[in-house]
Amino acid sequence: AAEWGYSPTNGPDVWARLFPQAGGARQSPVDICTSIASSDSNLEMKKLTFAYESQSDLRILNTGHGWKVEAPQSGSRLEGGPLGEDIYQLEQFHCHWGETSAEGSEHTVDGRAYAGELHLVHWNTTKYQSFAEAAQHPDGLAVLGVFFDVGNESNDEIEKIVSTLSEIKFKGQFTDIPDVIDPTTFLPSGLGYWTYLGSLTTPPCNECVIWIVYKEPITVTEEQLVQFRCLSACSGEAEEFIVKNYRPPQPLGNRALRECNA
Ligand SMILES: COc1ccc(N2C[C@H](O)c3cc(S(N)(=O)=O)sc3S2(=O)=O)cc1
Ligand SMILES: [Zn+2]
Repeated sequence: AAEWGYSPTNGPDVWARLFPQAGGARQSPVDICTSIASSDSNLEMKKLTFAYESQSDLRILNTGHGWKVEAPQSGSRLEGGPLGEDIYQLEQFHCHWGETSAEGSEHTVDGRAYAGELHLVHWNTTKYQSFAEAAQHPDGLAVLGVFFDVGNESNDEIEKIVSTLSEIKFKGQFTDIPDVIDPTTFLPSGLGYWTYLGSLTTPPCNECVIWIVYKEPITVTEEQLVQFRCLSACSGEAEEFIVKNYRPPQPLGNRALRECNA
């Protein structure tokens, strides 16, 4: 099948031809219209809690659509908030960016895009036996989204990712990150978030994600984003840089958008 991507001929506007779920009614990302977000009291009651381990030698790979760090963490736990009684476990994290820092995030806030967006992907280990199985169910995955703002201080944890990118320039290449990575450091200090039911933002666009998008961005530098854009979408010689890999907002439809000001 023709490879999907982000160009006019294989991008978000034509995904539904190859991946029917992409045309569904609970697709992601969405524009977060802050005026319709409802602060839901029982979200405040059940605090969203997370516990991650620090890991070294995590594998980072060039997927052809960006970089992805495989971080299966049996010891990690994400629970509470919109996740009911189930426990979700970290599986991987990756991010989305744009050609310039004026764009790049997948979710937007009142029409405003950020320079990028980090996704920490978790799966429901209470109900399902594997990640692949979880991805077939409406409550199978939980993804934490964190916006990137461009500033002067480089993000030390992101720098650990950036420092490996020269080794995975081409699609299919992977390497181990020597540094110790603690996923907690990717999260902003303010833990207020929006949450809604959505999907994977790339094909196959399974409608299996409980989205939790933090309100407060973290800061990265322009140089760090420039390094992301040096990854190649191809597996060799030809150079087609991954300069943008974000899907534009999809209709919220009649989905509830809830907020929690932790
Ligand atoms: C067939 O089931 C599948 C289930 C999951 C996946 N994945 C690859 C996707 O690119 C993808 C996109 C994610 S995002 N941008 O956080 O919404 S998370 C994720 S994935 O690693 O889970 C592939 C097939
Ligand atoms: Zn993503």
